Amino acid sequence: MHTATIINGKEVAAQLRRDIAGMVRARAEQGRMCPGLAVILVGEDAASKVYVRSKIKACEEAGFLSRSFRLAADTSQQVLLALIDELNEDPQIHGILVQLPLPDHMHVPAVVERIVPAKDVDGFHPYNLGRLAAKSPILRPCTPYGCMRLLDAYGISPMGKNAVIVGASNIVGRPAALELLLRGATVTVCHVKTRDLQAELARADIVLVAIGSPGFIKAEWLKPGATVIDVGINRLASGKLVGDVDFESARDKVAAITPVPGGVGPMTIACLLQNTLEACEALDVAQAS
Ligand SMILES: Nc1nc2c(c(=O)[nH]1)N[C@@H](CN(C=O)c1ccc(C(=O)N[C@@H](CCC(=O)O)C(=O)O)cc1)CN2
Ligand SMILES: [Mg+2]
Repeated sequence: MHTATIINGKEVAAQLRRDIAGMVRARAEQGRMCPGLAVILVGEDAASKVYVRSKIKACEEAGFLSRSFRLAADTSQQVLLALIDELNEDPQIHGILVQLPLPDHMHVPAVVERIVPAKDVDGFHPYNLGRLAAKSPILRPCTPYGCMRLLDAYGISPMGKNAVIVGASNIVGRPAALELLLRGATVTVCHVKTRDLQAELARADIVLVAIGSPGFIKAEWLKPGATVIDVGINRLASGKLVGDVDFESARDKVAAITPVPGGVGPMTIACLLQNTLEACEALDVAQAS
């Protein structure tokens, strides 16, 4: 029976984090600053708390300075913007991250756009998205960037391939389209208004799914030999975490697939560290000149 290569994001992320820690140690030996990340969490979203804790732990393990800010769910947007203004000016902080989702009374674009682009380690600021769209990325959204690094790690080139993205979110689908286009794929982005998703998937060599619907993508919709990147993280009533793709049936049909957990998720955090290190290096150079 054919069975797919399981793309081990945990392992690839761990190696990237070790490499980053090595670079931070080398910086320290040269008397250069360690990268500093500020993480802001507004409210009590349970999953967000887990992700923020993982990010802070990853910072500590890589030798970064991390500062964490917990704001109550009813904090005004003005207070959040004032905190961002302070961090924008703080020379020890090279990366500022506001964990999403934000409470409903906040306007996400206004918050994201308050972060100076040089410290926007989530890569969500229109300046950084624009740089990616214009083929000269600087800080890139962590999850799509992590997906590309997974493809690289497994020698899977998007060049000339049909890539179909399912889900057009600002965090994943849209920037993933730009990443795949940059790597030479022919890109289709599907979303809730797409008329015939199955027809699009039938010719997809690379499928990247980020919709937040457990097991939505069925094995019979996939092209034999495709590569499947599953960004979905869905917790079932049983407590089990599953992706947006029906993994158990898909693995018998495709060439390679990311598992959930242990696929894309760990890469998001490793790429956040990578971006923070790059932001630190760029700010260092800017200060020296
Ligand atoms: N400001 C941001 N907010 C959000 C982002 C983001 O990149 N920036 N992405 C997601 C959540 N996210 C990081 O914040 C994230 C999600 C999942 C994982 C992860 O490691 N998942 C593990 C499973 C973890 C578990 O047991 O729950 C896996 O897939 O193996 C890391 C980060 C939304 N918000
Ligand atoms: Mg995963």
